[in-house]
Parts: sequence; structure tokens; C-alpha cells
Amino acid sequence: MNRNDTTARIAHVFRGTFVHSTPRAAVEILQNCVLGVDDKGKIAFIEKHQDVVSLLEIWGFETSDIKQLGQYEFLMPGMVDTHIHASQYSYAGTALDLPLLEWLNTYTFPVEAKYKDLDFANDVYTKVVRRTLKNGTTTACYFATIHTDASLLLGELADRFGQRALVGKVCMDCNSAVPQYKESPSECKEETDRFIKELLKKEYPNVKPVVTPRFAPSCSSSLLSELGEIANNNKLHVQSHISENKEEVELVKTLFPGCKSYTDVYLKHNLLTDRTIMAHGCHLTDEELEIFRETGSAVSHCPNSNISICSGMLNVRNVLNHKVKLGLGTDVAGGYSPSMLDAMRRTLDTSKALTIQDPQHKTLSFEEVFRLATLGGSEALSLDDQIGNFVVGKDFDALRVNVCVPDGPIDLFPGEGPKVILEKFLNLGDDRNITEVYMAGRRVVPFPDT
Ligand SMILES: O=c1[nH]c(=O)c2nc[nH]c2[nH]1
Ligand SMILES: [Zn+2]
Repeated sequence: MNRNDTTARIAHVFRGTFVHSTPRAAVEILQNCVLGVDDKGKIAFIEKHQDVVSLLEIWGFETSDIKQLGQYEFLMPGMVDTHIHASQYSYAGTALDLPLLEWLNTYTFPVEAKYKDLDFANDVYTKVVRRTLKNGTTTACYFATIHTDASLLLGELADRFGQRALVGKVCMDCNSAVPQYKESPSECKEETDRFIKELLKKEYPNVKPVVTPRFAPSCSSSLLSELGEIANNNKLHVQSHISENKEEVELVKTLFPGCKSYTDVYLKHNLLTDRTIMAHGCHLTDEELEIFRETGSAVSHCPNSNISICSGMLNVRNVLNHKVKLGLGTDVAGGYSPSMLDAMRRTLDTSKALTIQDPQHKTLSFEEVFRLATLGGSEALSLDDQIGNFVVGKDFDALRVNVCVPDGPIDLFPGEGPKVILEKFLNLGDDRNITEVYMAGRRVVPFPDT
């Protein structure tokens, strides 16, 4: 309970129930506790309520500053969407009737080509940032499009609305189906350099660039090498897709005959580091998972997308058994829902479907899935020194949840304790239950303009 930074002042104090994950406990429920946030947005203390008098003295706040959570309220860490296409949000909820490669050619590439138009980009990007924030996504790892200026705009909007974000300008120099939607190799390199330089120059505290080769079939080998070099020279995150559906895996075999596997393609181009996140991985072999573990690369599990466009079912238990970092992603718009609550539910559904197929399969619990959506996501993005749970010194990214809002989606019954309340929220709750969202100590929901 030491106050060693004498300059930090307390900006918020909450008293009540806090729910989070730790490396040891998938769910830890801290009841009757007090949590303080300093004016730099960091968690200053979490203590039992009986210590409040000494906290008042040490930190110099008043009892009247304490925000008391109600009986049916709790704070939980903000959710981390480790894979979402901001540019596909305009058609989320539609166009789910084709498998991946046809889906890309028919729906995705024609829409993404429209982001040359900054007015269109501004409309969709404003809506996706606001929608995901309202649904409790405090951190998003975004794919934009090949357009540098629109991608910079996405970064600006995330900063303005208060969402922590990794933003990727998409890189692709191969596209025979929709040839107007690709760049030349030199354009791709120059524009990626410009994107990174300009985004870093903005000095947004919580918005950073991520090197984004779309996926192996969209990129020449020389482009993949350039991108590996850019990421390593600048110590940047990398994101892409891997082993989403079987047809794609076969295509990669024919496109990169010198590589042993899909994973080997990215490995050979120096794209697998401990700041890499690869979406899907439904069809990765154990040997490939071993490479993920050795390189510290992470998997983003996107179950809504995997089911919606019939790609496959990732065995999350197997990935975790291989000690590979794993977070959850909505993968809008292959996934139709922008909500991480949906990503948790679909993760449980997929795990149960695997158990139906094989009763030996150990189904994921809701507690484990809660961890994947919060701490697991922060680990997958290598941001766990900053966010993911309520630990002194981390940024305060949090949701204030009220399971008993008027006309809300949840009914409670006598004798239901905090664990049941959490489980009901995860399975039945929606954005009506997320009454406040904080990112780095700043209250970002409700929106200041509402
Ligand atoms: O789900 C997906 N969405 C995409 O946009 C994409 N591009 C390559 N592979 C992809 N998979
Ligand atoms: Zn994707």
C-alpha cells in the first residue's frame, strides 16, 4: 500500500466487486474492495475495504470521492478484440453464404476498394470504433485496407474516441480476382513506410501501427520479406491470417512449394515474433503450433467467423496445451458480431461442438473463456505488461457492468452470488449492461456527445 510516486494524484476510486483473471485463476472475484486510479490512468491500489482509512491518508482523497458500485454491479477489465476488420463493418451481419476465397473475391475486396474515399472511410470507421467501444472492447487489433490515408484516419478516430488500438494498413500485391484492389510491390513498401512513420509521428499514446500482410496468397515472397524486415527493424507488431480453411491451406502449398507448411511461409519471411498475432489457425498441425510456441507468436481465435463461413473449428484446448498464446477475435465481417461477448459465447459453442464430436475433449469453461477475452488477449498482443487485469501499475482499462439495468436482458433470482452474476452477464448480457467504459483511466463510454 505504498505511495512511492508522490506526484501521482488519484483520479477515480471505486468500491465494490472487481472480477478479473490472473495467471493462476481464470476468474478471481474481489469483493468489498477499493480500487484507485491515478491521474496517469494507472491502477494505484487495490485493497480490502477495511483499509480505506489508511488509503485516504496515503493517497489524499476524500470519502466522498469514492464511487460505490451497487449490489448487482462489478468492474471487469476491458475486453481485447485481437482480430477485427474495421473496413468490413459496413456489411457485418450479411454476406455469409460463401467459403473464404470466394467470400473475399465476391464481397470483401470490392468493398475494401472503396476506402480511397475518405468520407466513406470516416463514416464506417467512426461507427465501428463507437460500436465496439460501447460493447466493451477497450483494445482492438484492426485491419484497415490498402489505403494509407484511410488507415491513418482509423488511428485518429480510435485516439479521439479513446480506444486502444493496433492499426494495420493492409499489404497485398497479388489479387487476380479483383485486380484493382492491390498495390505494386514498390507502392506497398513505400506506403507501409509512410503509414508507420506518419502514425508514429502523431504520438497517440495508445494507438500504434501493426505490419499487416493480408495473408500468404495475397503477398509475393519478396513483399513478405520486406514486411518482415520492416517489422523487425522497427520492433513492430505483425498480424495476418493463417490456416483458416482447407482450400486456402492447399493454395498456399502450391504458391510456396519450398515451404514445409503454412507456418513455415511466415517463419521463412521473418514474420513470426513475440509481437505476431495470426488469425484463425483452425488447421494448424501440432508441429506448426510448436513453431508458434518457440517464436512466441500468438493465435487469434475467431469462432463466429469460423462457423459463419464454414472454415473449421479451432481446438483451443490443444493450442493452450501447446503453451501458445491465444486471444479471441470477432473477425468482423467474416464474423457477424462486433461484440466480444459474442466471441466468448461462440468460443464456448465451438468447444462444446468439439466435445460432441469427441467426448474425450476437455470443454472450455466460461471462466477460461473470460480469461481469453481479457488477460489472454493482452498476452496475445504482448500488451500484458500494460493491460489485461487489475494489477497495480497497469493501465485502468475497465468496464462497469450492471446486470440489473431497467429493461435489460438479464433476470436475477434470490441467492445468486457474484460468480452466477458474472456467468449470466457473459451468456445473456449486452451493451445495455456495460454502463461505463474506461481506457487508460479515461471514461470513454457513455460518449461525451450523448
Ligand atoms: O476471415 C478473413 N477475412 C479476411 O478479410 C481475410 N483476408 C485473408 N484471409 C481472410 N480471412
Ligand atoms: Zn480476418
